[in-house]
Order: sequence, then structure tokens, then C-alpha cells
Amino acid sequence: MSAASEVVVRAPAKINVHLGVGPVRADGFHALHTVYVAVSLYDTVTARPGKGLSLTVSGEGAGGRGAGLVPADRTNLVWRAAELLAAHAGVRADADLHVAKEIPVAAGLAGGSADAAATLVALDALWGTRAGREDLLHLAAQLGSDVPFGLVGGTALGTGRGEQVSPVLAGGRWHWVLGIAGEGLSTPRVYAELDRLRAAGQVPDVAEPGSADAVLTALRRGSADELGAVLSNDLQAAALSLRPDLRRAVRAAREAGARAALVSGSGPTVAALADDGRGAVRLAAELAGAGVFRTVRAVTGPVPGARPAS
Ligand SMILES: C[C@](O)(CO)[C@H](O)COP(=O)(O)OP(=O)(O)OC[C@H]1O[C@@H](n2ccc(N)nc2=O)[C@H](O)[C@@H]1O
Ligand SMILES: Nc1ncnc2c1ncn2[C@@H]1O[C@H](COP(=O)(O)OP(=O)(O)OP(=O)(O)O)[C@@H](O)[C@H]1O
Repeated sequence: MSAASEVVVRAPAKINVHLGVGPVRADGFHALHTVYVAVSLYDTVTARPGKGLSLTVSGEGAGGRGAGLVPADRTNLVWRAAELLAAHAGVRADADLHVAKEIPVAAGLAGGSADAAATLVALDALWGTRAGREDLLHLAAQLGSDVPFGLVGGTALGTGRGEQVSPVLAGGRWHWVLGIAGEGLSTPRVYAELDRLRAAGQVPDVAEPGSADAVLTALRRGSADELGAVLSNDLQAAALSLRPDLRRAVRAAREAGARAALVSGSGPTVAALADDGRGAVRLAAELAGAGVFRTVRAVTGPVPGARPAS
């Protein structure tokens, strides 16, 4: 096995341009048909040789525990990814890890999942473990439903509980403005709220997750017009129910000239689709001044999944 001295991996955030949520399965997870797009907002994981594991976190959410905060201990997905790979490869978990966070926490952008995917890639290189792609995907799925997509990146269809990922053809580059509104939202809470709304008949119940076909067609054609018309997220109603003020945020994005706007994943981030790069800059400026978002970021996608920075 060869050993590297330092490995730096960039991990992109994701948005879901389609999120069809089916019924709860026997294992407690919901069946999904989702289309992920990796976008140009990155955390960076740096791995260096060490004795035992150590972890430091800087940037978004750094500073400990609690809502919206990132723990720098063994509960961090980065730490868990390191232990899992070491056990799988039969090596000692020796590494000094640092995560520089730019992806807002508990925002529906899968920041923690991206970090976990990046850690698998970084330590596979640092330790020279040469786990194959299938093995890395398998380990990723044990860490979280969104983690395999963090390895794959680009544009991909997610089925199962989201962990079965297949890349899909997408024409061109899309421009988005992400509006991060208020405090983070807990993913299990948002899924539970959807179950409650369905049981109460406040949103239609479904026998299976809604098809992603319309979104896949629009992506293949590369038409922002068409994509804007078919974006959908079954978790949006639940996020809005828990955070009624998000309605104003989605409306603000549409009124500011977005072709379409929807809640990203479990929220509360609002993803607004712009026509092109210049449109995204204009939209970002408008939304930054609207007073409904804590942070506004113009991003593009698809971008590749977790990989070494150089
Ligand atoms: C909302 C999304 O980000 C959309 O891509 C994902 O579905 C969430 O993926 P994630 O954060 O990786 O979620 P996991 O760590 O696997 O699961 C956290 C919790 O979310 C709920 N969960 C997650 C995925 C899924 N298909 N059904 C669920 O009901 C479950 O309560 C689960 O205990
Ligand atoms: N490396 C990490 N970065 C961020 N959060 C982490 C990390 N490791 C563990 N966590 C915990 O996970 C929680 C959710 O974090 P994350 O930012 O991944 O949420 P999210 O973007 O809403 O996820 P998803 O979209 O996958 O549901 C945080 O509140 C934090 O306590």
C-alpha cells in the first residue's frame, strides 16, 4: 500500500430537482424517486497522517453541538466514515482530519453527506486502501441515504431510499440561486411531518413515489423553460407546514424573476432557477436585498462529486 502525505477533497452540495416520496417502508425509510444535481458550493475535507483519529471543523456551523451546529467528535459523519473505511479495509484509523464548511448545516443541501463521501475518497487515497468504486458506494450507503450521490455527483437518479444512484444525461449547465432561510430543519422531522399531513388527508397519499420522467426529459433537452415547469418536491409541503414563513421566501424568489423556485430536499433552503449566468447574478442581488434570506449564493450545476482538489 502506498501512503500520501496530504489529501484535499472538495465535496459539493446537492439540490433535488425532483423528489417523489412514496410510502414508509418496513425499515422506516421512505421509498424515493429523486433527481439529484450537484452544485458549485463546496465543503473541503483535508486528511493528513496522524495517530488515532482527530477532527477539526471550521466555517459554517463550526463550534460544537446543537441545532445548526456541527459536532467535531465521533458523531460527525466524517469521523464515522473514517472508522467505517478503516474497518472495511482492515487498517488502523490513523488520520488528522479537517473540514472547512461552506455548505450551510441542516439546510437540505446534504452538507454532512458530502463531507462523508469526501472523507471516504480522501482516506482511501491517504491510506492507499484502494477500495473499489462498488465498495465505496456500499460504505457510503451505510452512512446515509444521500452519501452515495456525494461520491457520484453530476446529475443522477436516486431510487430505493435514495442510496441507489444512477447517473443520467443532462444537457448543459444550470444556474441556480440558493436562498438559505432561518434556522436548519431536521430531516427526520420533515419526513414525519409529511406522514402526518398524508394521514390527515391534507396532502394526497401515494402508493409509490412520483415519477421523475418529466424532469429527466427536461434535463436531457437542456431547457430551463421546461425544467422550471416540472420541478417538484414532495417534502416541500411538510417543510412549509413546519416553517410557514418559508412560503414568503419561495414567493420572494419567484417575484424576483426566478423561472421557478422550490424548497431543496428537506429544506429550508430555497433553490431558484435562473435563465443563465447573468440572470443568476441579478437574481442573487435582488434576493440578497429582499430581507428574507440569511445567505444567498449563486451556483451552477451539475459539477463532479467528491474528488481530490488537484
Ligand atoms: C431529504 C433528502 O436529502 C433528499 O435527498 C434525503 O432523503 C435525506 O437523506 P439523509 O440526510 O442522508 O438521510 P438519512 O441519514 O439516510 O436518514 C435520516 C432520516 O431521514 C428519514 N428518511 C431519510 C431518507 C428516506 N428515503 N426516508 C426517510 O424517511 C428517516 O427518518 C431517517 O432516519
Ligand atoms: N460533517 C457534518 N456536517 C454537517 N452536519 C453534520 C456533519 N456530521 C454530522 N452532522 C449533523 O447532521 C445534521 C444535518 O446536517 P446536514 O448539513 O448534512 O443536513 P442536511 O443538508 O439537511 O442533510 P440532507 O439534505 O442530507 O437531509 C447536523 O445538524 C449535524 O448535527
